[in-house]
Amino acid sequence: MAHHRTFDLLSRLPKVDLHLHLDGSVKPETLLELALHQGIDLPVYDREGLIPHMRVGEECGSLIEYLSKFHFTTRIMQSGEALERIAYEVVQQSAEHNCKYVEVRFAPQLHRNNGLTVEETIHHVVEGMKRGQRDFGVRGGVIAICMRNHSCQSNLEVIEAAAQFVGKGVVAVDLAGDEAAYPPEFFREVFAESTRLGIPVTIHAGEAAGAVNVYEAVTNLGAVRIGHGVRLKENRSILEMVKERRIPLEMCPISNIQTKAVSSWEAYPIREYLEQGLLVTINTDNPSVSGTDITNEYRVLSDRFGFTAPELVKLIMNGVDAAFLDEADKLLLRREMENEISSLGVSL
Ligand SMILES: O=c1[nH]cnc2c1ncn2[C@@H]1O[C@H](CO)[C@@H](O)[C@H]1O
Ligand SMILES: [Zn+2]
Repeated sequence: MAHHRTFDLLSRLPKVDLHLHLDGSVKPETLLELALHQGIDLPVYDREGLIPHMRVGEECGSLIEYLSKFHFTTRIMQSGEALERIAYEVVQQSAEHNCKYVEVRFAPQLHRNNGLTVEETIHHVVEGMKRGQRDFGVRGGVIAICMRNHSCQSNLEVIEAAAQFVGKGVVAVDLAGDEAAYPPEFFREVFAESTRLGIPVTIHAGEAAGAVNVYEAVTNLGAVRIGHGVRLKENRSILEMVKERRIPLEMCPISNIQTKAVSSWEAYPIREYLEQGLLVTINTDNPSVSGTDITNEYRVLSDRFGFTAPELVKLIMNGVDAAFLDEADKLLLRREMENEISSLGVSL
């Protein structure tokens, strides 16, 4: 019955999720309703039948294959109403797993097929999250994503628009997409602009390519956090640099296995990263693509790596430390979480 107790504890522990893509977090029933409402054709018209179209399976062989799943959801995410609803439901789902804080990221340029401006897409996602915060008590922030397969011009538009929402819902900018084909150095000009404007930067790096991309992201793109960083272990001196600079890693275990960022769970470097003093955080990446949720991420880690309750709490509180929140808000969040953790009988 030990497993039962762990299960219960994991769902009840307060958590945060810092790396979650809006277009990878769509409930199948919502996709169905929005498609019907918008007159968009689907291959099937029942919730269960949609799941295989939205989710990767065991057989997923690469990040490229993983990324092929996103067209299916972005098709129905071309209106303000759809963006707002999905953002709201992400906050609701976070609340169901006792997440106290969630950072939701999306790429504005992927939601403009029906004429929305970059600013309008951001406005609607921010509104959905605000409404979610009011109804479910989960605080949050939005991260605007630049896409690796988009031009610098198009990505600069995202940075400029994001800047207008800093302090009003947007907390950072990111770079996502096919890392192997588009290395970070292609985007120096784009992130020089975010640095100039004072917007915090996180970059997907060391996922589908080597540790050198983490180096480039930190030293030349101004990244203060790294998405995944799984392949950091391939280079000792870059790993040391990330440790010294206290750059948090937004790790997403289930997704990292599916995209083949590592070959197997045995090769997943989370325990060694923790022991080496890296600021590892645990996140979902794409609940509806990966078939996961934040409780499941912690459950799989405890099962695979035998993490103890204090180790799980350490991973959770690393997430609080890494949050794009100002110090006062971070302190409030930390206190709230510590109180709740203590009341569950887990020592800090
Ligand atoms: O793990 C990932 N690595 C790189 N790119 C990703 C990952 N997950 C999602 N996206 C990309 O980010 C876009 C905006 O949310 C998605 O459409 C997908 O193309
Ligand atoms: Zn991601």
